[in-house]
Amino acid sequence: VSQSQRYQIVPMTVKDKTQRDCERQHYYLNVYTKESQWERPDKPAEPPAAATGGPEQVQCSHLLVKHSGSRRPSSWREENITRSKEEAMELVMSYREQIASGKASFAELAQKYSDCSSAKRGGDLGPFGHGAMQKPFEQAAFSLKVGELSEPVVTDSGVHIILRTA
Ligand SMILES: O=C(CCc1ccccc1)N[C@H](Cc1nc2ccccc2[nH]1)C(=O)O
Repeated sequence: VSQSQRYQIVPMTVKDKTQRDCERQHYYLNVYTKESQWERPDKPAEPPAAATGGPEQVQCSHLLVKHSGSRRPSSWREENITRSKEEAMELVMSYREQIASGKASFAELAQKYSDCSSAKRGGDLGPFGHGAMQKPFEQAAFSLKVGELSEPVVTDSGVHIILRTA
């Protein structure tokens, strides 16, 4: 297990009781935890979880259906949005089914039905990092694998489905 496996091999001399050098030994130092051990490690040292907290940025498209309780119950599609939150959820689930079954593409339905200005770009929001979007949206987006379609996600804006594209 060498440096490349994130252990430092530290040579040291073992002295006998008369302080004479009697043998050379080395121990293994985990470069992350700074723990040392005599035994040759059987697997590479892992970086701490914080360093592997997933990607810094993701890119997603979304389809948003607003309702009367949305933060801004208006959009390019509809001046004054009066549908109920339940109706919005029903619509989003039917769109999700059409996409998941291949009856329609995400971009096509987002372009037609999304109540967000990103509808013009098939729902594409571009790349974004942590802190850019409302928490429920961010949590869902960062939990998706590339190519994966979310379950309905509720934010103050309305009900979304999210497709992670990068
Ligand atoms: O906030 C925006 C613009 C979002 C956007 C970001 C980047 C590129 C294009 C659009 N539109 C809101 C609707 C809305 N609420 C959202 C919450 C999370 C993600 C996207 C959202 N879209 C609205 O129109 O009320």
